[in-house]
Amino acid sequence: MSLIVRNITKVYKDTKAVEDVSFSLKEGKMLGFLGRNGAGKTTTFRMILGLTEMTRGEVLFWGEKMTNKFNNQIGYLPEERGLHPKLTVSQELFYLASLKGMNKKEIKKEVSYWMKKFDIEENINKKIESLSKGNQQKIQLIASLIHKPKLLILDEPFSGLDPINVELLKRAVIELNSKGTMIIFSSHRMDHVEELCDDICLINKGKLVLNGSINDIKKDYGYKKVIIEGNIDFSRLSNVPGVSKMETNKKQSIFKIENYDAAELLFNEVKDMGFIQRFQIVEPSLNDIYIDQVGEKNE
Ligand SMILES: Nc1ncnc2c1ncn2[C@@H]1O[C@H](COP(=O)(O)OP(=O)(O)OP(=O)(O)O)[C@@H](O)[C@H]1O
Repeated sequence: MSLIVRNITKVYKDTKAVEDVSFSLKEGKMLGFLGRNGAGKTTTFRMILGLTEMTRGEVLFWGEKMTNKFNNQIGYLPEERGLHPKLTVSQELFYLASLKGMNKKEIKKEVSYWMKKFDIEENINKKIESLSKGNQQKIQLIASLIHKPKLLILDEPFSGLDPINVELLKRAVIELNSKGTMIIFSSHRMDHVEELCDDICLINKGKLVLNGSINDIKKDYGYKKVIIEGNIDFSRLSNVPGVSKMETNKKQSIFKIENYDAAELLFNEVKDMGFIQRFQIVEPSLNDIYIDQVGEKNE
């Protein structure tokens, strides 16, 4: 494993912000780090990066204890954006990239590559404060990845962006990942996580509640869903043993089933009810699992 996080814990005076969180990540993998507001995501990131001192635990980077000697191999897009408003884009990026050990020639090449890729070339000599929020976010993302880090941590990278820009940034993240960069990113958008990530960590009140590959988690989760479509009132189906109602909208009824026996019982009931357009067994979505694990009932 290229990144190993073992039992990291942060206790503030009267708050256990993060407790015994462990996970690992291989080169070229992308990990979604999920949890509600205040769950401990940012604190975990900051401990991995050495910006917040751990109460206990350890972080190994390619087998070595993580220290600031790996600074140039790590990129971080913090949730709190922090660019210098009075600098121009060019000045800001040259400054931040030089802190990551890059020389002027490399910086020039990479700045021009990423400014073009993010469709903001015309802003190169503008002051940061004059850019829109979305464009400032693009600049900060460039600053976090310009040195081709081996590990990139992105805290809510797509928040506040319009759908076109989300796609643009997603493509950049995918490109970097395919070239070997390990990426950890937090997002409240489960569809983004499902689309981009191999693995997830889900934390709740500082504790890890799920960790593993998204495919395995979904496959092995305690229930499946059945989607039924047809012009019939299906509400009585929730009386079938092993079946409970999840949601009904104009188009479809969705039921939770405990196992395939329940699906068979359900199907036998449905086929006598009239014409249906759809009867499909699907795995729970990441959003279903998230709500199940950290929703209200866990308060
Ligand atoms: N410097 C600090 N002093 C005391 N408590 C802190 C400090 N930093 C964070 N906390 C507490 O630790 C917990 C975890 O906070 P953290 O910022 O890591 O959550 P988060 O998952 O990143 O939340 P969000 O999604 O809202 O950004 C919270 O209860 C927070 O109030």
